[in-house]
Amino acid sequence: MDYFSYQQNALFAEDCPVAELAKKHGTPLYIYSRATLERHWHAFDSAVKDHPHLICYAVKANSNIAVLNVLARLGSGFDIVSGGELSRVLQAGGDPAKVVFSGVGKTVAEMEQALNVGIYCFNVESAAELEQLDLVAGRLGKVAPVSLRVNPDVDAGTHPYISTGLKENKFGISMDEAEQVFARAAELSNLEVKGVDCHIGSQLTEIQPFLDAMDRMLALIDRLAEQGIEIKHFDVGGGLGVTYDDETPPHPDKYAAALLERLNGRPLKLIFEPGRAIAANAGIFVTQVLYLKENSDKRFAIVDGAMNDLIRPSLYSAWQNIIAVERTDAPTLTYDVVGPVCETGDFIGKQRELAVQSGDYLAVRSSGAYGFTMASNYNSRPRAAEVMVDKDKHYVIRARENVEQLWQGEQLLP
Ligand SMILES: Cc1ncc(COP(=O)(O)O)c(C=O)c1O
Ligand SMILES: N[C@@H](CCCC[NH3+])C(=O)O
Repeated sequence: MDYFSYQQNALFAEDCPVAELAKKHGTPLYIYSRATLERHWHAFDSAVKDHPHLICYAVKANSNIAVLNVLARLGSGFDIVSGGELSRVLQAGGDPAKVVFSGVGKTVAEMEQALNVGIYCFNVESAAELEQLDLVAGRLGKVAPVSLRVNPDVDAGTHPYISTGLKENKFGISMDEAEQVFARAAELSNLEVKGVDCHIGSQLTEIQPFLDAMDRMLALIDRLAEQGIEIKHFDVGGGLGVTYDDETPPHPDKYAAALLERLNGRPLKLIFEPGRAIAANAGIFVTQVLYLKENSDKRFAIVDGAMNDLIRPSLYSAWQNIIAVERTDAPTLTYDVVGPVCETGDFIGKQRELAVQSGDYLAVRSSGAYGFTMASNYNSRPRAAEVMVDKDKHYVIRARENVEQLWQGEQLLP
């Protein structure tokens, strides 16, 4: 399978009537492709071949219940970071026995919730969390399955805000401390040590940092074995990048083959936590041009979608391709594509060549991951609707918020 047939959004390959959907459901609008989500999930699952493994889709990338349900029906596991995400997985029909729970700040209530439904494993991120989990499990009369997230101190070569595996990052337990914390975990009676976990960052476009991290983790696993601590699984985290512009991240086949080669026949079960690689290029964000304007020598296309709907450009200066949905006779000019929010940082793209006029629809590609899940109601803007295309049908999987929903739960003083 070549890279592009793997990461190409079926919405374009299958002639999805984007303008028609935008007219019908209004904009801004998220549109996802079921076929693409499934293809990406299978790309990971089949890449690992018959080596024991579990694909735990990272729910934070796109947590719509319908998206989770499509993956649950394939037999996917899930990587969660909150009780809210766990509830979504269960609501979507996901199997709790295939859930791994990551995150540096799990609360007691979240630990209880996860223990009560019987998740596969807690990815514990500190010695303090380990002690807390042991207490909570003991109180419930349960044994908590744990893996320790170890921070391998490797440079993932990605944006500093989405790099997680350097020793100055807040994530995981440092290499120096790891053996000691594992020894403590083995000693605590309400915990069962299952695995080693590491996640070094997101949008990685090279395999080498994954291999560097894996080498360190395998060496740690060998040292633990000498101490009589048997590790059953290795969770490699997520982080495989996608093509937004001209990046050429490896296909999951290549990535998995490199990891399996490094594993060198060890019978360790592998857990993968891909989020972006499954969801990003399975979705687009559609917005309508409201006005065109010029300020001194700059041209702006003011659109009805904004940073509250899609924050990646504002937050990380992320580049996502913006294309006109329909061809027009308008001249091709260079625009900053900006939203209505009162922030200078509210832009979706800068210096884009577009042939557009007021009323035209623009599609922002690669928006299926970290799009809707990072949306907010800033400037009291209702969140966009989400639609899923399934062959020649489409379904509204989340209705646009209405304004009354914006103040739900708020109260006037007596
Ligand atoms: C622990 C963990 N697992 C998985 C992911 C998913 O990452 P990605 O979407 O880059 O695959 C993240 C986010 O970076 C994460 O923090
Ligand atoms: N939200 C980030 C990725 C963060 C990954 C979460 N650990 C992005 O849009 O690129």
